[in-house]
Amino acid sequence: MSASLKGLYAITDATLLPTQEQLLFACEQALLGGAQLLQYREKSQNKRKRLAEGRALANLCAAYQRTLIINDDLELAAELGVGLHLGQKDGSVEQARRLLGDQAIIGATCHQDLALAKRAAEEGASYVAFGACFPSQTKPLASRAPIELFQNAAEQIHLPKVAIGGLNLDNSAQVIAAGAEMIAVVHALFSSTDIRQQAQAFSALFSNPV
Ligand SMILES: Cc1ncc(COP(=O)(O)OP(=O)(O)O)c(N)n1
Ligand SMILES: Cc1nc(C(=O)O)sc1CCOP(=O)(O)O
Repeated sequence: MSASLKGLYAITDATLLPTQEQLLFACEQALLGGAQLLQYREKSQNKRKRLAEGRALANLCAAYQRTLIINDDLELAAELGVGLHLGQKDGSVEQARRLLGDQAIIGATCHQDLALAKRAAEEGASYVAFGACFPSQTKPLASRAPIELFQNAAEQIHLPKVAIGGLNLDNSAQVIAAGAEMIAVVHALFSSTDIRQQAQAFSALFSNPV
């Protein structure tokens, strides 16, 4: 299934979505609202939980013809036949590409470093992620990336650029205008009382640039 690497990228959070029922409901709302990619980000070491939730989300994404991305865990991504996001300490993009194959969506955290992004591109990444663009409630200690980075990256990195960290409906438009093809969001999406409507509002930023 070919994925659109432009638009809203929804990322789950176990604090906001503690049960599988809440996780599935919230993610379906995000997909109905137009999220193009869905990342399962579950930091617990509970393998059984991760497999069960990952499988349920993979089925959900398949039903909506969207792509699931697993954070950090190559083994789980391979088992489910879905995409993968790797941080700088989570293993190499090259190895993941070899295991997951040509068609898999593989993303890489590049913080605020264009050299990391160039390397990820050479190793076969599908997208590069820069952040944190703004202070993040989900990851308060994340290092910050300046918005101008997206302008500089456009000339040098020929892959979709994902912006992450503290993004909300008030600050995302400027990051999109600077060149980010995707906006990755946890808190401003999954803490909403109407996730579907919130996802629609984020998605609309891509069709109605301000
Ligand atoms: C789209 C996207 N960008 C960056 C990250 C952060 O990944 P990582 O550096 O592996 O940190 P943790 O998510 O593991 O805390 C991401 N998950 N997704
Ligand atoms: C998982 C993650 N990685 C980041 C980075 O900068 O690499 S910021 C972040 C958290 C994003 O959540 P929120 O939308 O709630 O700020």
